[in-house]
Amino acid sequence: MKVLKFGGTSVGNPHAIEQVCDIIKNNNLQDRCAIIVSAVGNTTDMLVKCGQLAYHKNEKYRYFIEEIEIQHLNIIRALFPSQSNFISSIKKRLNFLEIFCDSIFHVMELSKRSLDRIMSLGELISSYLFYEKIKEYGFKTIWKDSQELIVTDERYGCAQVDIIKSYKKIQYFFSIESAPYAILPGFIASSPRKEVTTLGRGGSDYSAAIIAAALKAEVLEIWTDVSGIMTADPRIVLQAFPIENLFYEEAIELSNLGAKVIYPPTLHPVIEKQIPILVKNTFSPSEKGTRINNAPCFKHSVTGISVKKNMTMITLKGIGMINILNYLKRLFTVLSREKIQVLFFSTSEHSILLGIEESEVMQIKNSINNEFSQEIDKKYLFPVLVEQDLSIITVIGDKTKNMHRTSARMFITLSKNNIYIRDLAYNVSKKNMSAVIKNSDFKKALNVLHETFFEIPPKPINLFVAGIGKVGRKLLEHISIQKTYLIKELQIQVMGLCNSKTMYFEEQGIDVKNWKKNLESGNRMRLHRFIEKIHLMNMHNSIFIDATDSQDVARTYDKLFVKGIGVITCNKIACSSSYKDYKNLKKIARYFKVPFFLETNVGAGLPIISTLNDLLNSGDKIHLIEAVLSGSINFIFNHFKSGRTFSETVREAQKRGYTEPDPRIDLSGIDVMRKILILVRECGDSMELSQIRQKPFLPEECVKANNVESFYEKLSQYENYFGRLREEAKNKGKKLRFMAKYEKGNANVELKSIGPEHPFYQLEGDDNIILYKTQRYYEQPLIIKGAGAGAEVTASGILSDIIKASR
Ligand SMILES: NC(=O)C1=CN([C@@H]2O[C@H](COP(=O)(O)OP(=O)(O)OC[C@H]3O[C@@H](n4cnc5c(N)ncnc54)[C@H](O)[C@@H]3O)[C@@H](O)[C@H]2O)C=CC1
Ligand SMILES: N[C@@H](CC=O)C(=O)O
Repeated sequence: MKVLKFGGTSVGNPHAIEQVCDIIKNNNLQDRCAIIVSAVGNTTDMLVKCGQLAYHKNEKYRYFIEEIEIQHLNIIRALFPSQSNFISSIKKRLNFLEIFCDSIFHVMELSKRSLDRIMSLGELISSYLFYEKIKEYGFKTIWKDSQELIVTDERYGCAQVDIIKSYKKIQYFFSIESAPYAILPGFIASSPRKEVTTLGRGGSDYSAAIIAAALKAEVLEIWTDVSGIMTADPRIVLQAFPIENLFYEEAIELSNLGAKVIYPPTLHPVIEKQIPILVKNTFSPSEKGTRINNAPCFKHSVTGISVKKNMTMITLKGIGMINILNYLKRLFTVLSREKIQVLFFSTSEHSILLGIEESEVMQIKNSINNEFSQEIDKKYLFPVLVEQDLSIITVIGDKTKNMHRTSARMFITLSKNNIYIRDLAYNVSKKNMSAVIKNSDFKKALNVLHETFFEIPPKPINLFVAGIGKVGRKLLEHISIQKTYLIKELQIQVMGLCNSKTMYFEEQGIDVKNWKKNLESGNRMRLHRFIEKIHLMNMHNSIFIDATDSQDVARTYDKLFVKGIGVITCNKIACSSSYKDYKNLKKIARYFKVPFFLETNVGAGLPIISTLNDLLNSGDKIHLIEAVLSGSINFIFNHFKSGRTFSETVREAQKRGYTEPDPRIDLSGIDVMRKILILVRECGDSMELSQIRQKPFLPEECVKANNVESFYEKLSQYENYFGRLREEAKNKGKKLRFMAKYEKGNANVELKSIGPEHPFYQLEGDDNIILYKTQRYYEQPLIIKGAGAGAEVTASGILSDIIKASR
């Protein structure tokens, strides 16, 4: 014998009901089945609403009755095209509902007993409807009203089942009935006076559990709309997946602490009889689902993570606590008298911390203060302290011997992600570990803990991109083009965008293809607001992309790091400012364990910094760095041929996106000085920008121009000078290269003319080249060469850094 229970969504529409019929059809026909059915979709809520509106003299109850009727008749029309005569029996129940609500409306009385009668109609109708459909498949089936089998007391709304009587009735019924399929309404039962009663929260699960236990069923199958009990709430953790095997106790812990798929407290009868429970998805029946039993199986050390939001912490404390006799007993007597469920408990010599539902706080606070009023008056204790807006996040597992490791990982993960932990506690059974955190952190906490305990890289990344100029735009284009891989597979999402004018955010992720429209519709850009909003959104694995040339933006990194937000930057200002600031940023990022990647600071997308780091980390020593690090200057001198003016060539470089937003930063040598300085610092040398020797080739007057346009004007006044530089080199068979060098603690940049014997002579277009002469690469130095400027390659470099951060 099998017992199958189908929840409201499984019978919520004609398609779902057909799906359920298929599941039964595909069931092994030799199995006898008791099939328990919930009410269609949200019918129970609507029934309650009808009763309450009628009681409050609100005629709108008629509207809800009509809604219920329409919903059911639509299903009947779709499932039984030739209309069936059983429709009259359903109409009879709906007429009863109308008459019953009319009388509530007139007498203005709604007892719990009446409400149970109203609520019972949902399951009575749905099960009958379902019975008629299953009959069409040719199965020998009977319908049985559970009121005749499950006996309860008269606690309407949440009646207590008389297990012994109910078991007897169920066993008797199934012993005389031979039909292989029996359809029964869930949730409802009857009192000894034959009044309708209901079984409270999780009622249909409970009906199914009682029937399964009475019949010693081989399995209880709970069919729902998700593929089993998940490792975490899938609406919050996209990576959550179904747990294949759970022990009974774990399932109870998970559901008590927030998982809502089934309500195991009501499954107690089957757990007592050690009947396995299978949670399956009606809409994806081939998936394995979750099996709950106590059979040994392979499992992760952590089985699932759940959260209870809107919790209140109550602290009773005082140095006199230790001397108060039976204080724990007195406290728990108060809690039990007030029927308060304690979901978190932690104690020390001088204090007790209790986690309870927010709604219960006022009642219990006063009761505890009254109980301990004498001790409070004598100042042995403080009055109860209340902290609200908290969540309890619990990691559940059964590997007790690993629990200390689990708790350490939990603590490290939460603190690393800047999540304030109010308290941590083991559950008494040592099968779970709970942390009290702020409500505002619960989504982030759930995601980062899920990542730690269940996920293998890559981890999802939430991006905030500052600077949608040439580079930023290309980056969004790359993300949009590689959407399937980046967004769908790696789950790299852009959550915020800004340029110097506007900023735009979307919590569900921005459609990067429409970035322009979105940005135009955004709010006025204020840097501190942009940063504040990132903090406020509090997303896990947040990364700030700096694709600006702004000093102000570069100054925000430390504020991001301390909140657990990583930075990927192509803006060189931060790492080429004072050494103290550079060192500090590195230190803070390391301390908060957040990514701080700056590959594109030197050589755009070329792996110049990562190669240097790899050499140093593997123990190599740098003897010499020699490089051409300016893509724009290299392009300019490669393209400044006779017949072309120097200023035209610079304009061309700017147009192609090789120069800085202000080309003077390149031509004055500052850009290359910044780059070599960053390499020097990555080598561990504490150099300042002012210590780099330079021989500028750009006339002072051009550097000092008021703006970029007047710079170009000045430049054209120096055409002869630039022409002379070119001709002198050409006449000697040489080429002009703007070179950077670092050797023996000294760095310098200068324009040099080099001959064909030099490895940098054949350097095309906007290419960069870097030569590392190291202890290991001494005779044959390591050379990296390739396109070293332009939005395309820079955006690619940023994207590689993002993917690196996700690993
Ligand atoms: N173009 C290239 O080949 C490479 C550029 N880079 C760096 O990339 C950065 C961006 O370069 P481009 O895209 O060429 O410049 P761009 O001028 O085209 O874009 C800069 C963007 O930053 C925004 N911005 C400036 N100040 C801002 C502020 N305070 N707040 C918000 N947004 C602000 C601007 O509105 C603009 O959208 C620069 O730091 C540059 O050094 C790095 C490697 C190569
Ligand atoms: N302007 C730079 C590109 C960015 O670093 C260059 O010309 O190399």
